[in-house]
Amino acid sequence: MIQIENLHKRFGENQVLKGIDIQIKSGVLAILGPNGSGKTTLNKCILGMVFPDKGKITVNQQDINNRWNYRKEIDYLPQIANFPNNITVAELIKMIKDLRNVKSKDETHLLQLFKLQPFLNKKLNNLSGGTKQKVNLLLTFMFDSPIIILDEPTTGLDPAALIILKKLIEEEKKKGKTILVTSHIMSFVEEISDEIMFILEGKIYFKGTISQLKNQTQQTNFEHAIASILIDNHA
Ligand SMILES: Nc1ncnc2c1ncn2[C@@H]1O[C@H](COP(=O)(O)OP(=O)(O)OP(=O)(O)O)[C@@H](O)[C@H]1O
Repeated sequence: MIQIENLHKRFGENQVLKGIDIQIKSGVLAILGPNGSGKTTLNKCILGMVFPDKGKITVNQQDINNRWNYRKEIDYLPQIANFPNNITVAELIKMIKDLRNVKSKDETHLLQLFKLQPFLNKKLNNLSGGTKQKVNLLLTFMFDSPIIILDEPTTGLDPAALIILKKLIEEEKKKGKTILVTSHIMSFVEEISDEIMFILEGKIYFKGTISQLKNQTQQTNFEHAIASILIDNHA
C-alpha cells in the first residue's frame, strides 16, 4: 500500500503539486490529468527520484524519506527510457537484471509474447519506437514486485501489443498487486482501471470509479466526462 499525505512539489516558481492526499491499495489506479499537471512528478516522488518540498510518503507502512531499499518493491516503466543506444537488447536485459539485483522471471515468455527474439542482437538505436517500448515493457514485467508504476505504457504500441499489455496488467492485478498507470488514452484507461484519480491545478480533483465520475459529470461516455472536467475548469 502507498500512502501520500499533504505532498507539495515546486520547480522554481512552478508549484506543481499543492497538497496531494491519497491512499493507494491493490488494483489498478489510473493517474489522469492534463499535460503538465504533475502525474510524472507524483510517480517520481513515490520512486524517490524527485524530492517533495513537503509531505510524507509511505510504501508498505514505511516512510520512504532517506530510504532506498523499498525501490526493490517497485517495477517502473518510465515515460521516456534513457538507456545507452549502442548496446543490444540482450545486453540491456542482462544489464537491468544485474542492476536490479532482485529475482527476475524467465524472460522467454515475454520475448515470445512481444515477438522480440529477432531483435535480441540488435542495438537499441536500430529499433523502431514501438519495438523499443516493447523492450521497456519486458524490462518492467520481467520482475515480480508488489507495486508496478507504468508511465504512458501504450506509447507507440500496435493493436496486437496493446492487447498483450492489457493482458499482462490483468494478470498482475489478479496477483493482488498495486498498479499505477498514467495514460491519455481513455479507452485503455477505461478497460484496465479499477479507479481513477484526476489531478488538476496541483490537487486531486476526483478519485473514484469511472461510473462515479460519469454520474458526477452527468456524462454517459468516459472521454466526455474527462473532457467536461477540463472544459468546466478551463484547463
Ligand atoms: N525536473 C524538472 N525541472 C523543472 N520543471 C519540471 C521538472 N520536471 C517537471 N517539471 C515541470 O513540472 C510540471 C509537471 O510535469 P509532469 O511531467 O509531472 O507532468 P505530467 O502531468 O506528467 O505531464 P504529461 O501529461 O505532459 O506527461 C510541468 O510544468 C513540467 O514542466
